Amino acid sequence: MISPYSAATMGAFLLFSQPTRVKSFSCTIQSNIIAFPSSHAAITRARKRHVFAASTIKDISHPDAQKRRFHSSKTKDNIRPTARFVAIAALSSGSSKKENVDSLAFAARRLEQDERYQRLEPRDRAFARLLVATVERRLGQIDGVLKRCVDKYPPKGKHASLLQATLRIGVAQLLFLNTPPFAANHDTVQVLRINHCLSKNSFPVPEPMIRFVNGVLRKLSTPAVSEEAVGVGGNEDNSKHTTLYGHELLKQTSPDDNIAPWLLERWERDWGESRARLIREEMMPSNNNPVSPRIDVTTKYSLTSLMESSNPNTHQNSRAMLEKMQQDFGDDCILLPQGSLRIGSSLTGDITQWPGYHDGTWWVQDASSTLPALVLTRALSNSRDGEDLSSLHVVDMCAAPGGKTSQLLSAGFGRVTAVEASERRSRRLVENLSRLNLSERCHVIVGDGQNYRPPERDDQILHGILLDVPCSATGTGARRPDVLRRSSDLKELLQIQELLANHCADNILSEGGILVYATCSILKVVTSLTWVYDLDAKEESEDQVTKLIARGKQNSKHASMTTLPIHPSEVPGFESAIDENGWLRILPGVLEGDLRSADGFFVARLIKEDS
Ligand SMILES: C[S@@+](CC[C@H](N)C(=O)[O-])C[C@H]1O[C@@H](n2cnc3c(N)ncnc32)[C@H](O)[C@@H]1O
Repeated sequence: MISPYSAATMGAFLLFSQPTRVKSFSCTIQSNIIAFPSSHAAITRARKRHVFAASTIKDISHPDAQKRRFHSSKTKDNIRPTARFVAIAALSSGSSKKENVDSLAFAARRLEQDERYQRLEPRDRAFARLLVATVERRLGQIDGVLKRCVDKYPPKGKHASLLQATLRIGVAQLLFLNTPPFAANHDTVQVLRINHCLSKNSFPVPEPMIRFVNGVLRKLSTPAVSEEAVGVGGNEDNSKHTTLYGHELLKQTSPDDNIAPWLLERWERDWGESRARLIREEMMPSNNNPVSPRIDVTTKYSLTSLMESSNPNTHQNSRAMLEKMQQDFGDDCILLPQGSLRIGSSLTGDITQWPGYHDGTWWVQDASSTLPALVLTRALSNSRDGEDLSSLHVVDMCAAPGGKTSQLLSAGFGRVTAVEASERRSRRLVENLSRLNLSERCHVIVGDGQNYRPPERDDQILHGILLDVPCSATGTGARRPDVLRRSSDLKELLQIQELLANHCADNILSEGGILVYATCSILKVVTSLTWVYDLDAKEESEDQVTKLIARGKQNSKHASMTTLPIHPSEVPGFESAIDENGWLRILPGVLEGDLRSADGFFVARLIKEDS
């Protein structure tokens, strides 16, 4: 049954959208395609028509009636931002005509920084986050549906980014979040009416444009006639109309549409068809699977609980503390084999309200991301026969936001120098260390790692370097869908990676010291990994390490680096990810059990030989 409300609104919509009435404009259904209002004249014509349409539908509870009530009953001062408003603001404020897609990468950050978002109730904040995350994750499919429904999508002109964000948020609700169509349409379109009251320097959105967005969302939420719904002889059974027209369009898209084609090709080429499929499924779940809620945290006890300590009490205490935290986080919190805690679905919302946040006992860090600090600590601990690490100095190169620095400090290193190029990110690093009460033994240096040298007066040995280079981050796509849309040009990153690796090996690390090179990339070069001396680094991980080792063999002026293979007992749960070189190569979706969803990562551990 179609409700009286939808019958009335559909009636008004169809009335408004008769193709014969206005040709150049818009909001017309032309073989299921809705056109965007373009010229000023068209808008003026449509305004006139709007008066006609609005008066015709006056008595039938059309949202316009509600809009008029809204305008008469509310003054500018008592209009409050809604979850949908802040989500649309976050998605539209960064978009430029050229960089519509890339700008979405920062939408979640813009949302968190928006004080109108901060003022929302926790439930509304959670909904706003879900809306932004769904658009970010399903962008390719959402735009695919809109392109099939709207002529000349994306919209152009002064309000283009606002209209586009509104359409995307509407489609996300209708097709991925199962929001009832009334709320998805009406409450989303309402944002266009209040936008100028809540946003600085913005003008009212012309009514025809609002009606255009309304028309598109209404069209997508029209019940579709599915095959089963049409009985023998073509008789329709209305009670079986469960899918929307938008769902029919969604079926013409694929979860792969949210991933850049070059990446899909590369995964298949680098890892073969079956592993590429597992990666894709992990990165981009099926249509009816909302945004993955997986969050792993590392605690101050995670790493020490795995270390063979000479003091059995320390070991037991760490283990006991971990188990206590597991209880605090709820029954569905899992202790992962390498010591991370995976938060269950019972703990949601603002993480600053979770148990232990303000005590500084834990930080968010993916399980895979804990491994570089773990294998560095293991190697240095083993070389000292398990004695404590308080006399050792290590450098965390490329340190912010500080997950690995915090691990190294928790492990008990006497001195940790954290080097970070970005001022903004290093402020976050300092804040994080301070919340975790770990600042004391840490020296934070803001600057390019290529210029860092331990102070000359410092005659101490530098025992280890953790080099977590900036990279394509393609292994983190399950949590950061923006990386799945990035460009294939990695030239600059490759250069920085190589320069930093060479500088660490040649100029900073002491002989006998350990260098751990890590990336969260899942790109690899296909050529064989034999020692080819004139190899150019074409990729971020295996290839860079191969080259670093090769240059030392080729020229005695360069540091001579050798692999210190990672042993299965050092990385519980990740044993099968150790490759033939003794390096860790983690691919999302490929490991068994709970670690199946761990981020993609690469970790190689090298030792600097005496010259
Ligand atoms: C992969 S992130 C590091 C994540 C960090 N290790 C952690 O676990 O929290 C790479 C970092 O390197 C920084 N970076 C980029 N180029 C750099 C350079 N030349 N020197 C030092 N840091 C750099 C980036 O700003 C970014 O914060």
